[in-house]
Amino acid sequence: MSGRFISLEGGEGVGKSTQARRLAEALIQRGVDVVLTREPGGSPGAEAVRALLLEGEGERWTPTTEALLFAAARADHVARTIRPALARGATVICDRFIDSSRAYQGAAGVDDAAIMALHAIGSGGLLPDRTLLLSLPPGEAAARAMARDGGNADRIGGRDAAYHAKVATLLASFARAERRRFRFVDAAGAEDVVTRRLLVAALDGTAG
Ligand SMILES: Nc1ncnc2c1ncn2[C@@H]1O[C@H](COP(=O)(O)OP(=O)(O)OP(=O)(O)O)[C@@H](O)[C@H]1O
Ligand SMILES: Cc1cn([C@H]2C[C@H](O)[C@@H](COP(=O)(O)O)O2)c(=O)[nH]c1=O
Repeated sequence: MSGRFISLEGGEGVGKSTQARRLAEALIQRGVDVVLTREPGGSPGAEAVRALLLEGEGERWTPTTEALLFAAARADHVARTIRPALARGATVICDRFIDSSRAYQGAAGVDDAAIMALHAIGSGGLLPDRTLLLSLPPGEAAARAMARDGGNADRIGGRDAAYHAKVATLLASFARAERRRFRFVDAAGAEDVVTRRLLVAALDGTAG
């Protein structure tokens, strides 16, 4: 039996973690076996790599090293958490996945083909069945992130507005190129309203 794999993507502060949790709760209420996880992280080894990636000086890693570390963390997460959950038929909800590497490391100059080659080596090229791309005007997302962190962003979140604009452009281009996998979801409005939009988009094309 193989479960369903759903990822949430989007820029900083759009509400992915909030909505990943809410979506998991909504599906659990419907009797679905759900594994809620995140990247970077989601397994003990990958959580250790998360600290290396998100803490320290801005220039701690070169863009290529950063891409390798994300791919290594993902390989452990996929092998130890995601594939076992899918194999038992669970629905996996993942707060960020490969498209974050394509967008963030891509915006830092790493070639998309190289990122996908690392993903093929590390994780067998696993792709989500559905990727929900949350979109929000940049000012609104920045205000949410500021209210949450008070300006103490992590090593990558703290990069400048031009970098984050590039990330958003790349994510939107991936969604336009892969319409079967992606759904654009408006992340504006009250949390419960956004969750309802996500549920529809997550289940669209399935019997559930
Ligand atoms: N629909 C909403 N309306 C208002 N505030 C929200 C909404 N959804 C989330 N928030 C708040 O916005 C902040 C950012 O949300 P969250 O941490 O879920 O975003 P994120 O996309 O996971 O961010 P990041 O990628 O930076 O970790 C949090 O303080 C959260 O409580
Ligand atoms: C998976 C992944 C993440 N990133 C970046 C994106 C964010 O700035 C941080 C993660 O922080 P969050 O609060 O958990 O969203 O890491 C990245 O650059 N590449 C990736 O593959």
